[in-house]
Amino acid sequence: MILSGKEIKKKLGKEIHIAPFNEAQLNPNSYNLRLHQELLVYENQVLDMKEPNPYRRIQIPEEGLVLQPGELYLGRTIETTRADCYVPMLEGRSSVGRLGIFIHITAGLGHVGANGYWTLEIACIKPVRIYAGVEICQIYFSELQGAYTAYNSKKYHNNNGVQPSLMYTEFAPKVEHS
Ligand SMILES: Nc1ccn([C@H]2C[C@H](O)[C@@H](COP(=O)(O)OP(=O)(O)OP(=O)(O)O)O2)c(=O)n1
Repeated sequence: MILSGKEIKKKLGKEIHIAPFNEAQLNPNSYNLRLHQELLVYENQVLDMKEPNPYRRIQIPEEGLVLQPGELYLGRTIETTRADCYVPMLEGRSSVGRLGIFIHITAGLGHVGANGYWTLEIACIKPVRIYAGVEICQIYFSELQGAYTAYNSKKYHNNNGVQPSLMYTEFAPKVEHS
């Protein structure tokens, strides 16, 4: 069962935390989240899952930034969210999708109890100018059946900015052979 906008509002400050919260961003069954100005772009053409990939941070200027197809831009929401007892999920907005913009490539699911900014895996079909502060995506909350374990990952939980993939931490450290 997906929570209605009215239910999301009722649970604020209790089981659901959205900061900052603005009632104008509430939808019938979701809440719109805004795009922060900072983006992270990988430096290498070929990425490696097993290694930290070098990246640079860029800011979306006042006049906006033209995204290019074929590039991956990691961004984040302005808002932090946390949901205890509910499964948070991220989805695009129709108006954004109609401009050919993806706000995630594959990761739309959050863990119950996860706290922090959402990472946006931004890509586009056509060159498109984007602006910081726009309502770029929406979060919705689903009921969870059954007992669950506390989420306690060292990767993205309680993040305080845009993070690159930390996939490489899942690989065993390299053994040096002499
Ligand atoms: N677009 C997204 C999707 C998820 N998350 C956050 C909330 C999730 O609770 C957390 C972990 O998501 P996944 O389980 O999909 O990612 P991993 O499996 O890589 O991480 P972990 O090993 O911590 O579960 O990352 C995020 O910030 N932005």
